[in-house]
This record gives sequence, structure tokens and C-alpha cells, in this order.
Amino acid sequence: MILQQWWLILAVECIFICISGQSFPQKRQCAFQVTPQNNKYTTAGIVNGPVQLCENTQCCVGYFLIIDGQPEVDLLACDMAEKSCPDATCKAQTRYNSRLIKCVCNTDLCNSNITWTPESQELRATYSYSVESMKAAVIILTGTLLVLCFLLIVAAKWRTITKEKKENPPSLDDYSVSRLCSCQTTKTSEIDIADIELQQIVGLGHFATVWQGKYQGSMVAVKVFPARWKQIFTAEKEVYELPLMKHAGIVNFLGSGRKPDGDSWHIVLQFAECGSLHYYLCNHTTNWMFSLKLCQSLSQGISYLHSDLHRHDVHKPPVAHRDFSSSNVLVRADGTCALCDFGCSTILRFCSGQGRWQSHATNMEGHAQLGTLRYMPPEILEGSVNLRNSWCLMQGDIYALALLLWEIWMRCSDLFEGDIAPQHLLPYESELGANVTLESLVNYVFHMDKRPSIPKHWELLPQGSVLQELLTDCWDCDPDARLTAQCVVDRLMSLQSCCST
Ligand SMILES: Nc1ncnc2c1ncn2[C@@H]1O[C@H](COP(=O)(O)OP(=O)(O)OP(=O)(O)O)[C@@H](O)[C@H]1O
Repeated sequence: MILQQWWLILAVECIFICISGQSFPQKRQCAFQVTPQNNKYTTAGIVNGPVQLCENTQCCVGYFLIIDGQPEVDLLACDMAEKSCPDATCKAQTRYNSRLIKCVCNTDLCNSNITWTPESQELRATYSYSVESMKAAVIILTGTLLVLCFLLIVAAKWRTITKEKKENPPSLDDYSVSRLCSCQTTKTSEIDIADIELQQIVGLGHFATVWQGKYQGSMVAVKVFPARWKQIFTAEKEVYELPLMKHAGIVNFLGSGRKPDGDSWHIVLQFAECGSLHYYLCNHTTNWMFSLKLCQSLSQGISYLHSDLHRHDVHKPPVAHRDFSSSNVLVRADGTCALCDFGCSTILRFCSGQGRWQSHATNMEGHAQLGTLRYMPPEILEGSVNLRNSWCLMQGDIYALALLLWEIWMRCSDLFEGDIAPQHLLPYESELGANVTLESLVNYVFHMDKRPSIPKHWELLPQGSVLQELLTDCWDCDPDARLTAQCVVDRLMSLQSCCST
């Protein structure tokens, strides 16, 4: 009897091993070496000394620091999730800056040795994979992972739905950047620059100088681009000139013009009396209701920017901001926020002839990594995202929105004991300093999955848990798990009704 049972167990085990051997490929083994700062990768598989057996991927990853002209290991491990890794050997693919390089590859222990020459430092810095890698990845993925991709999309969508996304966002899958579709409609709004009186400089950006000025008897802001930044001027003007772009959450565009000698290009805007949100928060604390007003108008602005609107025969396509920071939000005298600076933005257009969304960014090709480093989401910092995927650009804006909400609430006296809010700090300023580097952000935000710290005592406040949940749902490391901007608007609305003080 006992012998019979033993045979039965052995037979079942045999069948199981046979089935599992046929159904699943052998697990990938990768060289393993981490530091306490990036030990997140320990969870990517079973570690056995210098080797890791991957749980979820066939890809090994290696990060190397260039020290004295030689690559030195920073991290070796299995990749955290299944991604494209068409190369059998570890070739330097992405150069984050002059010091940090990365490879991903698909054979056992392939990440232990990187193929790198000083010439490969000439690689153009980009957060997307090279064209060859992309082509190979597409072929492999199309052939072997079609079903898996479908299941992943369904799972991601399901997760998105369960996050109470009340808005029904447009389906923006992975589309390539293209020329403008024929369905584009823009209006021009030329202004004679001679009619503007420039009075004083109120802002100095990377690309333009912003003046306070007078136009037709009203106070205006004039953004002056030198001729060499014409491309950025054109990109920004194009966003402002989209149909239905007038909204309380977006700074009012009055027109644009060019100096007769052609050496500068001008964008004329409504003047925001309190300057940038960053400037405002450095100089003012707020009470709860005022901070909520800032947050609501801010999220309404980004929600409107992301929206796909049809009114009568007019269409406003969704726009991803892509450089959302407290310096690119203005504060009006009435305490409402208005978005500005669309020089890095991407317009998404739906072309009925092609039956799909296309993204359009005038300046995208030359400035793949545009945006303010500190506000870049982990997936863009790490380089695992395809920047041509329009939907992930919106999700990047939501990550930055969370950082802005955090900045605003950290200056709200009602959220601190004795009504004393700490001095204004930029996100990650207390942890990484005033001048962050890409390397330190990749480590802290991506590898360590850290975010700006939320004061412990907020848990005890009536609104504390909602604030905390809202922030964590917006800066989630998984872009698909983040809320939509409209959902943020709704959550803030419910905060107003439940926690008015
Ligand atoms: N309409 C406005 N009213 C008042 N101040 C403004 C206005 N527009 C811009 N500014 C000020 O000018 C600064 C720079 O503006 P903006 O971000 O548009 O320029 P930029 O050159 O594109 O900057 P960046 O370095 O972010 O790319 C803002 O942070 C703000 O202080």
C-alpha cells in the first residue's frame, strides 16, 4: 500500500516536472552585485553568492561607472521586470551622463562583462533604446510575446480601472512621433511687437527672458526667445494656439510676434502678479484652504491640458506638459495657479484617416531628455521608457504633479504643529542637496524607490491619510498605477468637503 502511494507521488512529480519543463523556459542566471543603496534588485530573483536566478525576466542588467576611463561595476543583477533585451552580450546602450552607463542582455551571466570603448561615450544621450535595439526588440516581441503583451495590457488596464479612474482617458498606446497629421488646425495670433512696452525683467529661463510689459493698456508678460531658440518658441506657440486652450488653469495667451530685425521671437501672456509657484512658496506660507485652492487649480489645469475635447466642430487634442515644475506654474493675485512654459510639450493628435493617435513634438528629436531633472519620473530617469509612447508622457506629468502637491502642502501652516511650516524645499533637496545629479536621482528615486518624506504627524490630522494616499498614488513607481489628473481633481474636491477647517 505504502509502495503504491510512493509510486503515485513519484508519477505525479514526474508529470509536473515534464509539464513545467515544457511550459517554462529555463530561468535566466545573471551576475549579481549590489550596494546597500541599490539593493532593490535583490528582489528580482534568488541570490546565490555572485549569481542571481531571475524570477520574472530573461534579461540581465549591468550599471557601470566610468572611473579613470574604465568601466567599474556599480550594479549587476536580473532586471526588475521583463523588458526588451535583444543583445546576447552586455553592450553599453545608454549613457546617462559622462560617468554612468548601462547594458541589458539575454544570456546567462552576460552582464558580468560590458563591451565599452571610449568612443561609445559619443553615444547620443537618450532615454530610449537605439533604433537597432528597438527594431530587434519589436521583431522578437511581435513573434514570441504577443500573447504576453496582450495579457499585460489587460492586467495594466484592470489595475488602472481599480484605481477609481473616473475619467475615461483616451487609449494612448505606443505610437511613434510623426509629422503633424493633416487634421491639424491652428490659428495664428500675430502681434505687432512695436505696440509692446517692455518694463522690467521678471524671469530668466533656460531659453527665454520674461519681461513685465504693457500692451494695449494692460499689464502683460512677454517671453523673449533669442533667434537660436526659435524651435522652442515655435513649439510653445503651437500649444498656446491650439483650439480651446483658454482655461483658468492655463496662463492666458494673448499673441506672438517677431522683432523686425528677426533676432528675437516674442510670446505675450497674461501677467501673473505673484510670479512662479516656486517663488511664491519660497516667500509665503499658506493656510489649509489656500493651499487647497492652489492644489485644485493646479490639478484642474493639468487635467484640462491632458483632456481630449470636442466642442461643436472644434477639437482640442491632449497635450503632455513634460516639464512640469514649480517654476513652470504661475500664481495669480487671486491665489489660483496657471500652467505655463510649453516649450517641451507634446501634442497628441487623432487622425481619422489613420485611425490612431499620433504624438507631435516639434522639438522632440533634438531634446529627448528635456525637462527638469528633479521632477523626472523614475521610468524616465532610468531610461526604461519609450519616450514616443504618448501615454507614459502624461503619466510622467502626474508624477511631477505629486511633487508639486507635496511642495505646496509642506508650506501649509495648518499641517504643522504650532502653525510653523518649514522653509520651502524643492523635492529631494533635503535628501540629495540643492544641485541634484542624474546619478544620485537614478539611485534614490529608481533603485531605492524613495520619495520626498511625508511628515509622520500627518497621520494624526483629519486630512492626513487622504493627502498621503493621494501623493503615493500619484508618484507610484509603476506609471500605469498612477491616477489620472481628473481623478486627482476629484479627490481634492472630496478633501474640500470633508476637511474644511
Ligand atoms: N505670465 C507670467 N507672469 C509672470 N511671470 C512670468 C510669466 N511667465 C513667466 N514668468 C516668470 O518667468 C520665469 C521663466 O518663465 P518660463 O518658464 O516660461 O521660461 P523658460 O525659459 O521656458 O524657462 P525654463 O528654464 O523653465 O525652460 C517663470 O518661472 C516666472 O518666474
